[in-house]
Amino acid sequence: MRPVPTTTATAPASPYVDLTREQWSALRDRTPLPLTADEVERLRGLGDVVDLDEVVDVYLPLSRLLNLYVGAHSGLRGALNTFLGEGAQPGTPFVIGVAGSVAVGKSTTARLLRALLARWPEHPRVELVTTDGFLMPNAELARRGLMSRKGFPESYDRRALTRFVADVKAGKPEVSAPVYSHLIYDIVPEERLVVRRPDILIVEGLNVLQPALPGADGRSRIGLADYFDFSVYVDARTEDIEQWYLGRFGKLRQTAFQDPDSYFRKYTQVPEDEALDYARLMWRTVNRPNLEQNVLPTRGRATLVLRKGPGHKVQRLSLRKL
Ligand SMILES: Nc1ncnc2c1ncn2[C@@H]1O[C@H](COP(=O)(O)OP(=O)(O)O)[C@@H](O)[C@H]1O
Ligand SMILES: CC(C)(COP(=O)(O)O)[C@@H](O)C(=O)NCCC(=O)O
Repeated sequence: MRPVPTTTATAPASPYVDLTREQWSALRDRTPLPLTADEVERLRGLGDVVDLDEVVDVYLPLSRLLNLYVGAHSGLRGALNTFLGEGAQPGTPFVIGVAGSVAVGKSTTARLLRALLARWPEHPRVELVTTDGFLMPNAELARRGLMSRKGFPESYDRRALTRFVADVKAGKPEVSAPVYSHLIYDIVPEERLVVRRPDILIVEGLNVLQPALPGADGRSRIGLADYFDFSVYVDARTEDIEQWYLGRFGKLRQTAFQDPDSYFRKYTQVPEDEALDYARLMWRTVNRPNLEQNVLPTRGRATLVLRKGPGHKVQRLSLRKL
């Protein structure tokens, strides 16, 4: 006789609905704002190499989904105001986090979303902030022995980043953020990015889905992700991301690194192999460990996971439904 199991080993229901690219792109028929020829040109003008099929199949349905979420968010806000007896109040910005590894394509996704979301008449004012502005300046990183930990959670001023997003969310008329330059590989002194009551704020960075550190008293604190109304994790195989990282390094070596002010100019003066060896070292010792230890563990917190295959083509999507 077979033993009777004492516990039922059923897995908990997944909080996500999983869709193939085909299933997802079929939803674009419900997107009432098709792209005009002018807009296609403008998207190309962003300077990102994104296939138009990718925009139509993946990002148009996403912009429609977000448009619906923004509408629902403002309805909820109205309900809260009614409950609190506060009457009609100005809306608060809808905040979207975009997370994922170095070189997975976060910036491209975030820039595309900004352009597509701004086309909707309900929310034309879309601002984009990248978390690198909240990295500590190189001098401070060096003082703390963190120069080879750029991008790890401890290399950021996390309190300032959370305060920035909290202030925008609270509807402050003007909030500013420091600015990072990839050219000088450091924070730009005296420069600030000013955000003035946008309809939507996109916050893009490696660690945006990290939970908050507990306070000194051991109690949990409100973290950055607590201010997100929606979040996207851009996902891909680690081996593919490494190739994109090396490919981008190679391309930058031919372009931006040539600038006399570039921190990486020295890699234009050595043979390509030697430059790529350096990029491989950076990947192996900084960006991959950060992906494995800090970034990937936050994937399950995202509202939407975009899973890319070779060539940056999104193949599968997981959308949180519970
Ligand atoms: N959808 C896409 N299609 C084609 N190439 C892309 C796409 N997204 C990103 N890339 C390329 O991949 C590299 C990394 O993208 P980027 O947006 O800079 O990544 P991240 O901001 O995550 O570091 C860049 O060379 C970029 O041009
Ligand atoms: C600036 C970054 C930490 C990304 O920051 P993010 O905008 O995601 O906060 C990253 O692009 C970087 O420069 N990493 C250091 C290692 C390297 O040079 O690849």
